[in-house]
Amino acid sequence: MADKIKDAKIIFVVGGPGSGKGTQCEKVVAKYGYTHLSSGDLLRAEVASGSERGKTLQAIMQKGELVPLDTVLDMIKDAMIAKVDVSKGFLIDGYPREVKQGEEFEKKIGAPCLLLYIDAKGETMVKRLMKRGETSGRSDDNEETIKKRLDLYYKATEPVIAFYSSRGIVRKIDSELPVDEVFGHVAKAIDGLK
Ligand SMILES: Nc1nc2c(ncn2[C@@H]2O[C@H](COP(=O)(O)OP(=O)(O)OP(=O)(O)O)[C@@H](O)[C@H]2O)c(=O)[nH]1
Ligand SMILES: O=c1ccn([C@@H]2O[C@H](COP(=O)(O)OP(=O)(O)O)[C@@H](O)[C@H]2O)c(=O)[nH]1
Ligand SMILES: [Mg+2]
Repeated sequence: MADKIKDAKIIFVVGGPGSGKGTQCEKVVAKYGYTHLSSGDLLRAEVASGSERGKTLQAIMQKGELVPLDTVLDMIKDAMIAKVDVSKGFLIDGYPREVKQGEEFEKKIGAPCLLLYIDAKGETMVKRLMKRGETSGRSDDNEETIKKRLDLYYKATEPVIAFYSSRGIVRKIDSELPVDEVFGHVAKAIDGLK
């Protein structure tokens, strides 16, 4: 089983909060049939279950901080194992958040063949999240937590992009454009995989 995951096609989708990672991943699923695993969604599902662990997670996410690395990695790995037989590839959305997470992922699971870097301006991301917050019900879509998530993104997550750039697998996608145009660039990057 471990070998099977190692041979799976793995795409990391990295970008700031509200950059449009989830939006683009949905479109990739529709066109390519990949399995979409959003680390944030997995964590929110645990919170929604009402478990003790979920309560601890909720407190961390509410503050816009990062939950312990092993927690997220175990959740992603379990979700990948559950799908590996039927999946053409995996979109790992919102992960890695820091270089260390990427290194641990590679040790325990495997190496990505592509990193989609979904890039939008800070002010754009804040605007989108404030708008999303009107209906999302996400307790972290509020002004104070958005600011913390953005700060942490610049500090901890942007170095991830530099780390994988040196391997030549990063494709930067301008997500200031309309959704379908952004997707055109995403599709080009995926079509470029052999
Ligand atoms: N104008 C415009 N809006 C977008 C685009 N992509 C996403 N949005 C909007 O921005 C908001 C955030 O998009 P998501 O796809 O949820 O962003 P995300 O990167 O997954 O955000 P997190 O889950 O917070 O990490 C949504 O309400 C989208 O409707 C885009 O390319 N153009
Ligand atoms: O690998 C991860 C992914 C998410 N989170 C937590 O989950 C929240 C929401 O993550 P998501 O990717 O859904 O949204 P984003 O912060 O990118 O807007 C983050 O602020 C973190 O608290 C985390 O700690 N580790
Ligand atoms: Mg998302």
